Amino acid sequence: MTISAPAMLADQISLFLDFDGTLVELAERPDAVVVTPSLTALLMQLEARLAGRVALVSGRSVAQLDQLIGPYAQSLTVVGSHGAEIRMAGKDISSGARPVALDEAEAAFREAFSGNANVVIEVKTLGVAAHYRLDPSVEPIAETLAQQLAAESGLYLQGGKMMVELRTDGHDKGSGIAALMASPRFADRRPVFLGDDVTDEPGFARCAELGGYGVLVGADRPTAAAYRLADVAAVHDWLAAL
Ligand SMILES: O=P(O)(O)OC[C@H]1O[C@H](O[C@H]2O[C@H](CO)[C@@H](O)[C@H](O)[C@H]2O)[C@H](O)[C@@H](O)[C@@H]1O
Repeated sequence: MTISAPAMLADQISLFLDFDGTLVELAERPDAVVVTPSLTALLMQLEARLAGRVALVSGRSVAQLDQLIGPYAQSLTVVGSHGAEIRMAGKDISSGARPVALDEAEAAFREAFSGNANVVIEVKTLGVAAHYRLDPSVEPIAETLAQQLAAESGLYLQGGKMMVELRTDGHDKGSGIAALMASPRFADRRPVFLGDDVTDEPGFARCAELGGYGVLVGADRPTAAAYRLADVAAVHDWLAAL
């Protein structure tokens, strides 16, 4: 794999951007990430440069991204909840109601980790996650419990970085990107998706199928991405060069 993404003419691409670990540095807790004014300014410039063909594609819910990014987020195109939610031009599309099984999974996580303040339970619109970045020793317990809950409930077990998540099934970042590429705003360009996590792989694969490519952010690993950028700073530099 080539380290570094090719210099692309902005006119030729539709741009899809993962959030955590791609646009913002990872933090110890989900609510501790920082969206700097310079990142907001960069996103605004990109939207103008690409005539609106820019979207965030995140495992977070649209509501979480709104809270972290602030008022500017309302004008952004956002794919949230691993492809289950889409907001474009202020219009929200969500693929279904929150199943009761997510509340039961939340209760099971809380019971299992009630004595451990270093495990963060993150409740999302269409998912629930247990984060163990502050206490990696609980990873085997969290994995086993999540597998059990997924088997019992039919919820999808989503892997991630120092976390396990139960979420609704039937969608992923690839389906979210494909839905946007079918819209007049994004169609007829090469889709390019920048992401760092295993949750981004379906997005990389779908971009390749649609004539574009993925850009893996971080250390090399088996991936469907064709290119790689070293870290968040390299992503910002590449985006600024567009
Ligand atoms: O698809 P993304 O936008 O990359 O979101 C993936 C998950 O990101 C968040 O968790 C990760 O970032 C946290 C903050 O830096 C970090 O503490 C955690 O260890 C990471 O897994 C978010 O909290 C999840 O909901 C997203 O699914």
